[in-house]
Amino acid sequence: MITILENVLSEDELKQIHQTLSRGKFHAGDETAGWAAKSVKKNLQWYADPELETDLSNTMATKLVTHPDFATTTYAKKIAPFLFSESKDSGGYGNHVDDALMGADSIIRSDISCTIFLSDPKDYSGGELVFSIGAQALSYKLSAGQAIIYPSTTLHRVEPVTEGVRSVAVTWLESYVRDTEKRGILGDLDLARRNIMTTQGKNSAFDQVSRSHANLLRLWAET
Ligand SMILES: O=C(O)CCC(=O)C(=O)O
Ligand SMILES: [Fe+2]
Repeated sequence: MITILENVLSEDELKQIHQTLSRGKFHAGDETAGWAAKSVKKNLQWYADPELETDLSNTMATKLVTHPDFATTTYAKKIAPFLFSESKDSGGYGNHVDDALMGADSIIRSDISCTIFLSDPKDYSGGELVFSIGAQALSYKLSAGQAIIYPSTTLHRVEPVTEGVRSVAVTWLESYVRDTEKRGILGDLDLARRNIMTTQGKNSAFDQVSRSHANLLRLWAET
C-alpha cells in the first residue's frame, strides 16, 4: 500500500533543514547504491560532519515517527539513518528495487521505503517518483513537508530533473509485519475501531474489532 503522510515538516522546519544542508556538500550518489542500482543512480548525496549528519537524521526520524498516522501505517520496528539527496541537471534515479538488507553495523530488512519531499514542486521540472506496479505506473510529486511510504518490494524510479533542484530525505523501515497486505488489513481494522470509538463510543463492536486487530497483530508480528 502506498500512503501519503501530510505535514510531516512545517515551513519553519523545512527552512531549518535547508540551512543545515547548506553546511555540508553534495557528492555523486552512486556510492550509496547496490551494484545494479549504481548504474542508474544519477542523484547527489549529502555529506557533512558525521555529528551534523546524525543530528539531522535523528531530527527527521523524530518528525516521521511522531506523525499521527505513522504507527498504524508502518508497524515500524527499526528505522535506517536518513539519506539526503538532490537531483538536478537531468539527474534522477532510474528503475530499481531497493536492497533487501541495509546498513553496515546494524542491518535492517527494508520492508518499507520512505521519501520526505523537501522542495516545492513548483521549483523543479520532472523529478516524479514513479512506481511500476504491473502494467500501471503511479507517479507522485508531493509538496514540501509531505512524505510517501511504499513497500520496498516495489520497482520505482525518479524521473530526471530537467530544471531546478529536487531535494528529498529518504529512509527505510523494518516492520513488525513484513507483508504489505497484512499491514493494510491491520491498518483498516485499527481505523475501523477508532471510527467506532468516535461515532458510537466504546461499545461491543469496538471490543470485537479491537480483539481482531490485536489478535491478528499477535499472529503476524515478528519481534
Ligand atoms: O528520491 C526518491 O524519492 C527515492 C530515492 C530512491 O529510490 C532511493 O534512494 O532508493
Ligand atoms: Fe529506491
